Amino acid sequence: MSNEILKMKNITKIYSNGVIANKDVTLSVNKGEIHALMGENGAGKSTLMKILFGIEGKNSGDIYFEGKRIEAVNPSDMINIGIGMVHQHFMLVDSLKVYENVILGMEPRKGVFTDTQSAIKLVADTAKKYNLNVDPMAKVSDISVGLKQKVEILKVLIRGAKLLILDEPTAVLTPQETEELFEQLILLKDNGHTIIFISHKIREVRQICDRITVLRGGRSIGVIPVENSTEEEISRFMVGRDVVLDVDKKPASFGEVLLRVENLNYKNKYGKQLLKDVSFNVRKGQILGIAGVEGNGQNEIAESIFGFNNNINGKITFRDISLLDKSIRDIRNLGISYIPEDRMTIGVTKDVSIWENLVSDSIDNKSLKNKGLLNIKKIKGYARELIREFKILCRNEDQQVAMLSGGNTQKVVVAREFSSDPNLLIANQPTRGIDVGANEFIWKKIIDLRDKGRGIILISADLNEIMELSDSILVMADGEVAAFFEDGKNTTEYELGLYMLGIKRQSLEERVGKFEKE
Ligand SMILES: Nc1ncnc2c1ncn2[C@@H]1O[C@H](COP(=O)(O)OP(=O)(O)OP(=O)(O)O)[C@@H](O)[C@H]1O
Repeated sequence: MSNEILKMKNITKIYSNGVIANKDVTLSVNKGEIHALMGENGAGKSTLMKILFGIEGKNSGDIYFEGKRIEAVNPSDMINIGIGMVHQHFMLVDSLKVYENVILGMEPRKGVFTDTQSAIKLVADTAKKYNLNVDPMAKVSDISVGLKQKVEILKVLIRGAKLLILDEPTAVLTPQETEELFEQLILLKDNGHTIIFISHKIREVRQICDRITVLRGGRSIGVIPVENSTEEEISRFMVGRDVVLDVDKKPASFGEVLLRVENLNYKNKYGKQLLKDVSFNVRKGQILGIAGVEGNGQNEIAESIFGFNNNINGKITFRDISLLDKSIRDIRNLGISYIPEDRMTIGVTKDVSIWENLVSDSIDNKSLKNKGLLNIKKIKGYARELIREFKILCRNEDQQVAMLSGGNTQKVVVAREFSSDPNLLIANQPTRGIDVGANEFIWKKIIDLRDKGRGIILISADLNEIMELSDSILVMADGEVAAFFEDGKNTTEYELGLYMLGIKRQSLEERVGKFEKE
């Protein structure tokens, strides 16, 4: 008897603008396996999963689940038949408790009221069964990112998911949390669950998955068993060429201080202190990596430098000019660029064209003007150059950004921010959701910028990225600097994880002494 739990057969999806996102794609997943879905940005992975989960319709093809042909019409029908999706952006209500989030919409009843005790017990029992250590009574706003992910997994398990789709689940986790997640996934697998694992991280796929289906240009080009295949073979299969993600970097040569952040304190509009006495410098020719679990102040540092935050105490100076009283436009004009973490809300304007997004920060650029007016022909030519250089997969520069895949949207932001040739680049999760080929390209761009004597702040939850690129490393925990390594080689991914989780912390003398030396 076949062990196949899911078969997607000859799936074709053509979006309304004519883009063929899936062409005759076949995906076969066995019961009890962890099956990776890989491929370059725009290869069609999200589209295929959206079709399976009933978010997008297909033009043709058939889907079989547990031997029966199914019509995926909407997510709630899919949940009812046993398919659950854990999205990359968590969908939890922060103000509610863990158990309330888990049972939302399926509350056990006692008469007309929710049976609170049964609900808590159900959540606690399910958490125990799958070794998902979460406190049902904790408020979601108070728990870590790693725990939030567990709550999301619990939500789908409690609804009876037999097949779980995980979309880049390790993107925001520390190495320790990733290891824990992997142990939980193995436990799920041992319990007979099946997992589809979408990821760009070949190392992790090799660690946890049984087989890989690779999509390229909207087609399924093959299935690889993970056993006995090397990282190089997998990347070659995906990209069609060898990709070396080992960085070849000249020794750093730091110049004068470009940016000084001194005793930065920041409270959000609810009065919560998100930055406490944060101090550091960035020099010419330096990549300063800032590591931290999401929500520990890294975003607030970036946003404070770039003029998004009021309510700041402390000093931020760029070449001795205070940035605190400057507008975002003034800050850009000083030569500071920003790749924001949240590409969808801050990074791009989704409902306008690629070219408009690419030049949105260059309206003061004289070379794009003719007698003071924007020269659209020139601008579009310039946009086409960036599309080519950054390999943005699109029909042409007039296409709306909303129609791009996640990774290609990120490339639009990255292309725009590099194109201004900044003196200081703040890159917040620059390669999140980006495929190996584009990752290699962006890393090279960052290193080239540093070698031209510019300063870079690299904020990343990916510790491999921090370790590979950074000359110096700062670790944030709970809004404070938990550690600083002037020479990033003096630490390990594992040790950084301990600082990120608040298990270890350097003393003030240990940290301050280092960057005060000039
Ligand atoms: N809503 C949409 N309308 C039109 N085209 C779309 C839409 N969503 C995606 N596409 C196009 O479909 C193709 C496949 O995109 P999809 O998001 O499935 O890729 P992906 O493999 O998930 O990429 P990534 O790794 O970047 O997330 C791309 O060419 C993309 O531009």
